[in-house]
Amino acid sequence: MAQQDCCSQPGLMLPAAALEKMYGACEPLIQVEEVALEEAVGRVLAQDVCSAIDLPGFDNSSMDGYAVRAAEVVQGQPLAIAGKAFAGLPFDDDVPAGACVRIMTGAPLPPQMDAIIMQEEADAEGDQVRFRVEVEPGFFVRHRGSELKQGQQVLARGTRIGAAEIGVLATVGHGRVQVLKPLTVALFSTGDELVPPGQPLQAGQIYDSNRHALRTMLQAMGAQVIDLGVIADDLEQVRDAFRRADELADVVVTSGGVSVGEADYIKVVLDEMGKINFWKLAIKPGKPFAFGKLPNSWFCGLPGNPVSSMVTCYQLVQPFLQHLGGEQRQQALTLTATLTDRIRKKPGRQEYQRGVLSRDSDGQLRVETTGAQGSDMTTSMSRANCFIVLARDEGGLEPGAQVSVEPFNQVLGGL
Ligand SMILES: Nc1nc2c(c(=O)[nH]1)N[C@H]1C(S)=C(S)[C@@H](COP(=O)(O)OP(=O)(O)OC[C@H]3O[C@@H](n4cnc5c(N)ncnc54)[C@H](O)[C@@H]3O)O[C@H]1N2
Ligand code: MOO
Repeated sequence: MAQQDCCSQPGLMLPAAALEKMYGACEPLIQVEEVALEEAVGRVLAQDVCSAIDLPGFDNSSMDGYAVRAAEVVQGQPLAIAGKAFAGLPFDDDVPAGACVRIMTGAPLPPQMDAIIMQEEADAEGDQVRFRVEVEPGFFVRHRGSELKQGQQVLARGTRIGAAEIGVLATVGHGRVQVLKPLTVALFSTGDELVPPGQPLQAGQIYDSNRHALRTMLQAMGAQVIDLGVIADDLEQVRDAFRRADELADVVVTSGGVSVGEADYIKVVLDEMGKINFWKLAIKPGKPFAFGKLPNSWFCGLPGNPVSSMVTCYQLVQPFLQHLGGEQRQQALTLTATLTDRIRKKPGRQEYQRGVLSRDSDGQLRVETTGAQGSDMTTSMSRANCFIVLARDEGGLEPGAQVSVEPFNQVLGGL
């Protein structure tokens, strides 16, 4: 039997079970507002969106060329050119038998015409054209309603609006859109040793990196972040910070002070002010993650170790915010890849080791760790493009093992 992880504790929940608890604890906070399309990117749809029009709205050409009656086309035989059709400038006249219409991409198909011949297959001379091919009805015609019919749903409530969704909304003619109001998240770091980046360090001090990384991750989720700065390891100051945060925000996120040290006041204040749902998970890094309820808000207490705070933000806080904010969450994509280096692990906690996923010369997925996996090593996150997810009961692994890999999402600058 492999030696157990020093920090594992029997009975601790896995991240998936913790998330179920977090989802089950709260109903989504749904508040709707309407914004112009220009302001909708990054927001979450509050409505199902149906198309008020067929798409395409009319039969049209997908090529520059000639609109013809397919049955009239004989290779090498001339057809008269009856006129020209442009996108936005249709040719609506009757086309005499034995004639065709010069047509541009996107132009409505003239009446009685049923196919398009690309101009590369045509030889025009004066007001006549000969074709080097024969065609069947429908060639290069985009038919009305072939993408979708009027009334059909194009986007679902809860969808985060990115460039593709903006394109769809514009395509179906929405100049304004109903979106969910963003969640407000209050954020602070705790620790006497923390100094804002840009200032000189005294002995024993370190820079407060977590607040900056976490603020970035939360903002990238669309949350409105209220940054309350660094709070000293002092019971009264931690208390005051919690009071302010709880007044201002839907969710309070803290960094540090959640383990068992003598200056870890978060638990003391949470016991006074609120209710702890759970504290500590079978996860590495991030074991001391805490979740609970304050009088007006939800509380996520992240461990102070920088990688632990980012991993728990990614795996727990971000999905929780999506649930609370009414956003549809896509299941994280997991892939199987061949491990190319050795992994050290003891059974006891589900681990999220940082990895670099790539393809070998045969196109097979392979992954290597970013090297040492200390919870304090922020560069292990910046050098990675994925998590290597290792099950709780698993031990170390040798090169060649098949491992489960979770590519980073866009919030972490994913693949
Ligand atoms: N006796 C035990 N000690 C520890 C345990 C344990 O179970 N028993 N758990 C360890 C684990 S796992 C973690 S993770 C950390 C979490 O501790 P805290 O959340 O209480 O965090 P701190 O003690 O405040 O700090 C830990 C570490 O991270 C640095 N830090 C803190 N805040 C920041 C920040 N904003 N930016 C950059 N770095 C930060 C801090 O200086 C410490 O080095 O506890 C273990 N200990
Ligand atoms: O879980 Mo701690 O997060 O190992 O460093």
